[in-house]
Amino acid sequence: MSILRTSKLTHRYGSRRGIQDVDLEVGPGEIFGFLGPNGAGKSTTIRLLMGFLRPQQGAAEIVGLDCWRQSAKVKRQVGYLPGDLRLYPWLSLKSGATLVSRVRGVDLRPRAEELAKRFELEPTLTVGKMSRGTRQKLGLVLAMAHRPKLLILDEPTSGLDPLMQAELAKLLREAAAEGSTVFFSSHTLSEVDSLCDRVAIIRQGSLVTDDSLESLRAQAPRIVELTYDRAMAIEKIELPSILKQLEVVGSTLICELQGATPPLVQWASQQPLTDIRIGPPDLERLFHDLYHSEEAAP
Ligand SMILES: Nc1ncnc2c1ncn2[C@@H]1O[C@H](COP(=O)(O)OP(=O)(O)OP(=O)(O)O)[C@@H](O)[C@H]1O
Repeated sequence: MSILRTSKLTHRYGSRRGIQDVDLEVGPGEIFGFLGPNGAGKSTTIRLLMGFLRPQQGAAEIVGLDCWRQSAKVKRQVGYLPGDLRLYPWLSLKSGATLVSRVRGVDLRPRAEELAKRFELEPTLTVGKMSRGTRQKLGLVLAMAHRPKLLILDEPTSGLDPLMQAELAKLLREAAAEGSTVFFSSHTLSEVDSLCDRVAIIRQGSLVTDDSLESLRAQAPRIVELTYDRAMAIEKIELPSILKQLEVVGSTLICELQGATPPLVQWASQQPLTDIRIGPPDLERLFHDLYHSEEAAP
């Protein structure tokens, strides 16, 4: 059973592109990263999931409920942090926890206080006196306090210092281990790399990939350094199609491996090499290529 599913989800803002034909499926307990450059369509997708926008084509479902037609029921199942968080200036952790307890009909104050301690958030400090990062922490506490089935977080680490980012990652892992599903958007590769099971990348309103981190790592290019015997005329070497030459430094050829390692090892065993170094998968480079690939949607 999927917790979140979209099919051919499409929304345009008049003549401006929003998103088109976005198909996503996220299962229970998954931590799913939704990545893309500025203006790619991450917030539009999230607003459609929350029922703030109506799809012009396609549909979005959360726990089997239609995100537009059954939006009130959907909101009960979800903890949501908007990208452009706006909170009342008089709100504090204490008054916010009382408010959400009333709205949800359950006493959420003990859990909110527990989360606030983890984020080092003062209970009575009001929004008007908070720094941007502190407001973000309050938004996160209010989104997470009811232990929702699904957490939808639009750029949750924005404004958080590295220590608090690490604390949030820990909390999200704990939530997933308890059975919650996490769907969060980000610009940052390092945070999806360390946290997510799966990643979708959106570019110019269309998905360009949706895959497990494990499979993306297997596809990512690696830097290979081949050091030849000095007697070898390095410019005469015929490289296999999986190797793209980047530069020559003395008797070392620096290449990018665009394929699997075993054929490289087989080829290299026939070469007059004095040394070979194969680097780790370069996810950064793969993501860069996916962000900018020419085959992606216009
Ligand atoms: N209210 C709006 N009216 C018109 N166009 C909009 C509106 N909101 C978003 N867009 C356009 O839709 C596209 C997707 O925007 P969206 O905010 O979903 O991107 P994003 O991936 O969340 O970007 P960012 O990382 O900068 O927050 C952009 O071209 C944007 O200009």
